[in-house]
Amino acid sequence: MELQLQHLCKQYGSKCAVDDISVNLVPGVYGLLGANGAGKTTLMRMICGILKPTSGSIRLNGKTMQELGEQYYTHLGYMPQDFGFYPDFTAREFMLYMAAVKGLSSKEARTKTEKLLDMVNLHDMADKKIKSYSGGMKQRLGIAQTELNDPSILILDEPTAGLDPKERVRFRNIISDFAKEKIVILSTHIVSDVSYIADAILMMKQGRFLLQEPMSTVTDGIRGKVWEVLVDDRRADEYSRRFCVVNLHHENNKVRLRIVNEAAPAADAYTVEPSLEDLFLYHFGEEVQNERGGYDENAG
Ligand SMILES: Nc1ncnc2c1ncn2[C@@H]1O[C@H](COP(=O)(O)OP(=O)(O)OP(=O)(O)O)[C@@H](O)[C@H]1O
Repeated sequence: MELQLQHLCKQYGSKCAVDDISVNLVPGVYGLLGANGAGKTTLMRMICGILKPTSGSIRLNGKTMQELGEQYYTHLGYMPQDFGFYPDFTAREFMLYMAAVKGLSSKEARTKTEKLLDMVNLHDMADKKIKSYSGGMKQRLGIAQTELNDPSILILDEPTAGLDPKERVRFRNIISDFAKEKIVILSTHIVSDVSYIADAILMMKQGRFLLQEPMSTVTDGIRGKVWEVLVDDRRADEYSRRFCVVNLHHENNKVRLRIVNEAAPAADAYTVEPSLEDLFLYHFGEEVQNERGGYDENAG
């Protein structure tokens, strides 16, 4: 199976939200990373056929979405950012309803509903109204409904946003279970969510792919640019203003800083093995730091 995006663009008035994206996707989990407004949701909505591209094409196994028509949608499972649950439905009613929307027979709907509620560990709560569910339970129900039609392409837009760490781990495991032999695209701001389960990383900035890399080699480009240095409080403050500090750890009276920078931030700094989070901050540090109060980009 192959999903090909070819020169995909989406223009909102004068704003180019997705700008000439091309990629061939084969089964595997793709982590779609980017800062706010990078174009992730727009890209996913085009793949799901909710938004029409301004130009470019989407092909599944060589055939365009238009050629495949309704058949294209039978391959898709989609969990949008703000899933519209019906608060007065129970989980079981909701699953049966979604199964009917997706055109399953009532026998198939019942069998699948029970199996999937079991898989996402909601079986005991299946007759409780959704309005009584926690955020994590709703997200588990959201991913369960994507599986009703056995999709071969699974699109998950920020599925772990707002979940506590325990629920995030649980949710990640569910995604791994569901991901077998599928093309899974998972967008998130939470780098650790994809570092555990993604086979490849697609990093987006201002509508374009900065990087498309297998997980095994994704950080190679910043090798030699991630540093640690042990400093006193005064230098720690100064370095936090001047550099992109990824981590800060107090050790006795000193502070160990982890810094992403082209050159050594100090003579006594030493390089360390880069992580996906370092890579994310290497590309988006400026935006993240601006949200936090900023570092002086020109000072380093
Ligand atoms: N309907 C629209 N009309 C005009 N501009 C839009 C519309 N939808 C999105 N945009 C703009 O397009 C750009 C990409 O938005 P998009 O929601 O795809 O980004 P994103 O990476 O998913 O961001 P987030 O992580 O915040 O959801 C942003 O600048 C956004 O303001």
